Amino acid sequence: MGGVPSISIYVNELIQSYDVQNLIRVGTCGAIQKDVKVRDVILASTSSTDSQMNRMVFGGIDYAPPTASFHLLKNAYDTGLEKGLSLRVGNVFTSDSFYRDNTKELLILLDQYNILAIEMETTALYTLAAKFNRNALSVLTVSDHMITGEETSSEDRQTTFNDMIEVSLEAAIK
Ligand SMILES: O=P(O)(O)O[C@H]1O[C@H](CO)[C@@H](O)[C@H]1O
Ligand SMILES: O=c1cc[nH]c(=O)[nH]1
Repeated sequence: MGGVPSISIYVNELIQSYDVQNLIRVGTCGAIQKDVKVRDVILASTSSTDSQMNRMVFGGIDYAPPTASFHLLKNAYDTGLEKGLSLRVGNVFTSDSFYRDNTKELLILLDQYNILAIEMETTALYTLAAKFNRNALSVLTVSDHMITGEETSSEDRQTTFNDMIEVSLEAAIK
């Protein structure tokens, strides 16, 4: 999608111009934990980050952790189970960098602290949803594995990524 600055514009405008109540991000992520597989669907219950956004907003306070709406999370979880998806719920890491020099060291740290996967937007979505008292959820399909190097093919992306879209739409209307 384009990272924290980009999603922050979308979320601010969806809320302030269109009064959107439920914001669900569907996107991809790179798995970190060994038992998270490509094509798994991750429901981000919470998000850690290296983005400066929350530091700018909260100064010295660690506003943590930005969290999903329980209602949307539960609906998405129930729907995903009904559809037989391989679902994971947990902490994701929202990074400001896709390419970085210290990837190896970062992955060891994130793995040790049970972070499931890396992506680039969830923290901003959850923090803004909290600010405006809206419901938010990130639903992420694992497109590649940061440790094993396994990747989804373009056919995979077209077919399996539909599952997370269906889960998200049903979670919003349940
Ligand atoms: O699948 P999308 O939504 O684009 O999200 C992921 O893919 C992008 C990186 O290629 C980042 O924005 C990351 O969060
Ligand atoms: O490895 C990945 C895959 C998707 N999105 C990311 O930010 N990283």
